[in-house]
Amino acid sequence: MEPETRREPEARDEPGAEDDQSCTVYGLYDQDLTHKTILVGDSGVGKTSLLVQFDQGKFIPGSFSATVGIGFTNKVVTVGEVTVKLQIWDTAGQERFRSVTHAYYRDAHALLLLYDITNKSSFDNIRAWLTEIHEYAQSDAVIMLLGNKADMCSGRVIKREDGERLAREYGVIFMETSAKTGVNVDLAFMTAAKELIGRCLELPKEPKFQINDIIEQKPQQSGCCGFT
Ligand SMILES: Nc1nc2c(ncn2[C@@H]2O[C@H](COP(=O)(O)OP(=O)(O)OP(=O)(O)O)[C@@H](O)[C@H]2O)c(=O)[nH]1
Ligand SMILES: [Mg+2]
Repeated sequence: MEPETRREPEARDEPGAEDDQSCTVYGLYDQDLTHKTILVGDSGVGKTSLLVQFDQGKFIPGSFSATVGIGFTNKVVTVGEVTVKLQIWDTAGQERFRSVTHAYYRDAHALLLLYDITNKSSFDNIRAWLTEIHEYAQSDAVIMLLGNKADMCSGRVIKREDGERLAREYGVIFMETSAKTGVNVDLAFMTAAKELIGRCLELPKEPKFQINDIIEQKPQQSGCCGFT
């Protein structure tokens, strides 16, 4: 079989690009490069819903069906001129599956850690989740803290500032999301992808994605919670 030929990207010739042995710089331009992102957090915080919203642009209301074990979805995204295949692993939040999911942490380039803004214990458990992440994941993995269900204004028990403070303490990226309305869902995954690419290629990081860009595309159904 003929080997597949690909056009050499110009950015390969950027000074210093080939010096960075820690990144698969050449591979970043290959469609088949896979960045592994893993979703973690307590059961019921909305990991599966977030992934469905990102992948299919929809929210399936109704009774909660807990994930069993682990599953994955592939999604090709473009960040600037770079196309990357994200392999997104959706883990089960239930305690009994923890030993199974730990095995996947070490291969993850990015970890999206969710809590539910209406569920205090899911937020209180974030420190334990971060301890597990630091124990099992690679030290250079991108970590994002996401306060999900931001559409549930009346049920909110975790202030946005509390999430921001915790994220600052651990030096991780923070945002609030809603798998229901779609607010900041694309932004969360794209920020992780952009961070990964930026680390390897040192792409100009400005202009950053603006939270308001996404909010404008997918306006909230109710302007509440001070979630802007
Ligand atoms: N209002 C609202 N409900 C949500 C949101 N995200 C998830 N839900 C609901 O919360 C429940 C749990 O969502 P899942 O996505 O299944 O939670 P999970 O984190 O995957 O749970 P496990 O698979 O057990 O770990 C479901 O009933 C969802 O419909 C959200 O952003 N807003
Ligand atoms: Mg699930």
